Amino acid sequence: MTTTRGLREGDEPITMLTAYDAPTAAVVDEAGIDVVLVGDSMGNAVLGYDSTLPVTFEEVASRTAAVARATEDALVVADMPFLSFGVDEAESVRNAGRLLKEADADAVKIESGPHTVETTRRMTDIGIPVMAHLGLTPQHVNRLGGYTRQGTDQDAAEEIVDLAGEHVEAGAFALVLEHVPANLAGAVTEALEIPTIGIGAGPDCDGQVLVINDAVGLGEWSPPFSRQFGDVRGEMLDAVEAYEEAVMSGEFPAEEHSHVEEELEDLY
Ligand SMILES: Nc1nc(=O)c2c([nH]1)NC[C@@H]1CN(c3ccc(C(=O)N[C@@H](CCC(=O)O)C(=O)O)cc3)CN21
Ligand SMILES: CC(C)C(=O)C(=O)O
Ligand SMILES: [Mg+2]
Repeated sequence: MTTTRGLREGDEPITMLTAYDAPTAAVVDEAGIDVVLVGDSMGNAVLGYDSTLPVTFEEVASRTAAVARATEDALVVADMPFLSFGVDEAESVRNAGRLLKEADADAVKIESGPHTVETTRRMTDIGIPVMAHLGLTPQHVNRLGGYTRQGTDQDAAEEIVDLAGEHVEAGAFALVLEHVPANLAGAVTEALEIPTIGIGAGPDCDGQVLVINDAVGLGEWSPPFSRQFGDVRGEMLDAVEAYEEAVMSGEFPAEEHSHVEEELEDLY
């Protein structure tokens, strides 16, 4: 089993993918992925919203429980959704704890900022492992004005380096770096004793993460930094069209899918 302590044991890169349901988590786990993230990207990826902001605590908890039931080896990380942390310290810690206690997560992830240092410390202190997240933090889209690359000037880059250090000091066990220059991600990775996991952050992080829909080619859109390693949408469309044609032609269900009960011969 992957543990938060053992995450940076070897020289091999850490692999992380999102999953939002049991069958997908089972595939991700079987493939040997180290960390399965129940991302608030479920807002876009499976719930049909155009941002992550509407995603609720209950949605993340329910999906995390489903993923945890289907995962044997990977570390299960629940992504704390907008307003489930950051409003009130005690509520934040309680919500994080509930994701471990009721949804069987192994750790939580929080979109980080100056306001999450103490929250990270409180959670870590009572035994909730925290994965920090810096760079592009999609819950801040209204403040940032879009899903743009972050840390692109000297001041912004230094702010990310400083915040990364503060979150390590507060006890974070890993750090996601999203949509930042590769050289900044490399420098942060070099400076920290905890693993960095990049998305749109170049090759010099300790690991990589993608949204499962983007990685397998399930969505109609994916961000510029992702790659489609398959065409699941195409496969699914082929299967659904084949089913539709088989029903329309009367070819399905066939004899082997049906049962005639001899006892019922006098039905009418
Ligand atoms: N399917 C999916 N994959 C993701 O990686 C993802 C989500 N959903 N939802 C939450 C966030 C949103 N993310 C995004 C969304 C858009 C861009 C993007 O298109 N960036 C462009 C244009 C930015 C702009 O001008 O607004 C870029 O060139 O940076 C990047 C990351 C990453 N996350
Ligand atoms: C892309 C990852 C890091 C994430 O936060 C999510 O999937 O919600
Ligand atoms: Mg997220």
